[in-house]
Amino acid sequence: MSGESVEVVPRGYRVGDWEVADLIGAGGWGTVYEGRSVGGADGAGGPVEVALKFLPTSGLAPRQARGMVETARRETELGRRARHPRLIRLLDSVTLSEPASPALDGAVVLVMERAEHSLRDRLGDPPASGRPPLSAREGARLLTEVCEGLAHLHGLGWVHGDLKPDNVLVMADGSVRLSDFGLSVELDGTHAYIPPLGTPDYLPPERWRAPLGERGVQIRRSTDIWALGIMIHQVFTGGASPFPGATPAARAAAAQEYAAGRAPLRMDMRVPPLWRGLAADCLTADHADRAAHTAESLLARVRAGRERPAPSSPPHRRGRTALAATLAAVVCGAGAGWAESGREDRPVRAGTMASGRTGQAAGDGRSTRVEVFNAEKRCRAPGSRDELCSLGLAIDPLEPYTAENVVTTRVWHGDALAVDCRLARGAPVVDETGARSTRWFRVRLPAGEPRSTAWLPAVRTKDRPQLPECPGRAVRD
Ligand SMILES: Nc1ncnc2c1ncn2[C@@H]1O[C@H](COP(=O)(O)OP(=O)(O)OP(=O)(O)O)[C@@H](O)[C@H]1O
Repeated sequence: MSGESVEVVPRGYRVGDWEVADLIGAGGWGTVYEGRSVGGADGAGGPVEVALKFLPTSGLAPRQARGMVETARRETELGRRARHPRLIRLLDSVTLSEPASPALDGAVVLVMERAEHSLRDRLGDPPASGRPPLSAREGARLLTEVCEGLAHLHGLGWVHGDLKPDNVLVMADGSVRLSDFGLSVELDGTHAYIPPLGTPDYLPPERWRAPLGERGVQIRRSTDIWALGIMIHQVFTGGASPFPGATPAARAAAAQEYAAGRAPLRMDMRVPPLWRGLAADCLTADHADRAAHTAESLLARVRAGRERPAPSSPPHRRGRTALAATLAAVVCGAGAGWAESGREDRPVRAGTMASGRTGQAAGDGRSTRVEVFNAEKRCRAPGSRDELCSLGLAIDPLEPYTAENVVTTRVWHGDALAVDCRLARGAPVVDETGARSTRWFRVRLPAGEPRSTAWLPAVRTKDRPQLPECPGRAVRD
C-alpha cells in the first residue's frame, strides 16, 4: 500500500474518550499508537488500553485522500457488522477537525482493542522483534484461530483481502485477532472488486493476470485461502515462503511458474503433515479448484486432525490437480540418472536422482516415523533440497530399485517419514558405502499422490523401529 502517514501525534493528544500514548508502528496507510481511556474503563465495560490507528487525508492527492477515506469506511463497516472473538474489535471511529494542524485535520482515527504483538513479530530465525520464535504447537494453535476468524468472515460473505502475518494480531491472553480490514470487501455473489493493492508475497497467481477494470481487481474467498497457505508454511519455517526467491518479485515469479505447471510445489519438511496437506490445498494453483477448500472445511480438518481432504471435496478436481503435479514432475525428471539396475536377484545400488516432485511423504499420526539418511555426506546439509540429493521411494519393493520403480514424491536426508510396516525380504539394495539390506519400510504418502504408500529401502535410514511385518497382499497393492 502507499500513502503518507501522520508524522507525529503528540503524547496526550485527545481522540474522543481516549488519549495518545506511545507509538506502536506505521503501515502503508496509517500510524498506530497506544491509547488510554481518559476516565478509566468506560461505562460499557470497554477496555482501558486501546490502539489508535490514524489514517491521514490531508496533504494527499485527491485520489489518495479518497482511497484513505474508503479504507477507513471499509474498516468501520466491517467492524460494525462482523463482530467476532477472532476479529479485532473496533470501538469507535473519529474524524478529526484540526484546522490549526494540517497533518491531523481530516484524519480518521480508528479506535481498536489493543493487541500485544503481531504474528509477524514471531517469525524470523530468530525473530527480529526479539520475541521468542513460535513452537510448532503454538503455531498450530494460532493458525487454527486464524482459520476460525477467516471462516467467520467468509461465512458473513466478506473477504479479508490482505491476509498476512502482519495482520494477525496476538492479544495479551495469547488469542488471535484478524485485523486491518482496509481491503476487506463484501462479496457480490462469488466475487467483489477492490483497489489493485495488496502484498505481493500473499497474492494468488491469478491476481497477476487479473484485468484491472473500472471497479478495481476481482477478489474471491479463494484469494484469502491462498494467503493462508503461504502463512501456514511461514509459521512452521520461521517465515519462509514455499516459493523460493530473495525478493518478493522473485517469489511471485516462482509462484507463477508453479501455477503454470512448470515447477513443483516445494514445501519444507518442518511443516507438520496435517498442515502440509492443508497448505498444499490452499496453494492449489487454479482458483476454481482452490475454491473446494473453504475456511470452514479447512477448519473442520484441523479440528478432526485429519490429513486427508474432507469427503465433500470434489474428487474430479482433486484428481486433476494431482495429475497435473505428477505430469510436471515427470517432465522435470526426464533423463535423470538413477543408479544402475540389476537383475532381480542381484543387489542394485541406491543412488540419488535429479528430478521429481517435492518430498512430502507424510504420516497420519498413527504410524511410526523414520528419518531418511543419505549416505552421501554432501547431501546431509540441514534443510537442503538439492535435486541431486533427492532420494526415491519404490513402488514395488520386490522389483529392482530403479528409476522406473519409484513414485514421483522425492525425499531428502533428515525428512521424517511415517511408516507402518516392514518387509524383511524385498529386493536387495546397496548404498554408496556398500551397506546392503533386503529390508524395506512401507511409507504413507501425502494426500494428493496417486498412490497412498511407497517403500523406503532400510539402507536409507538409520532407524530400526519395531514394526509388524507387512501383509503379503500389501506388498504389491
Ligand atoms: N489493534 C492493534 N493493537 C496493537 N498493535 C496494532 C494494532 N493494529 C495494528 N497494530 C500494529 O501497528 C503497526 C501498523 O499497523 P497497520 O495496520 O497500520 O499496518 P501494517 O498492517 O503493518 O501495514 P499495511 O497497512 O501497510 O498492510 C503494526 O506493527 C501492527 O502490528
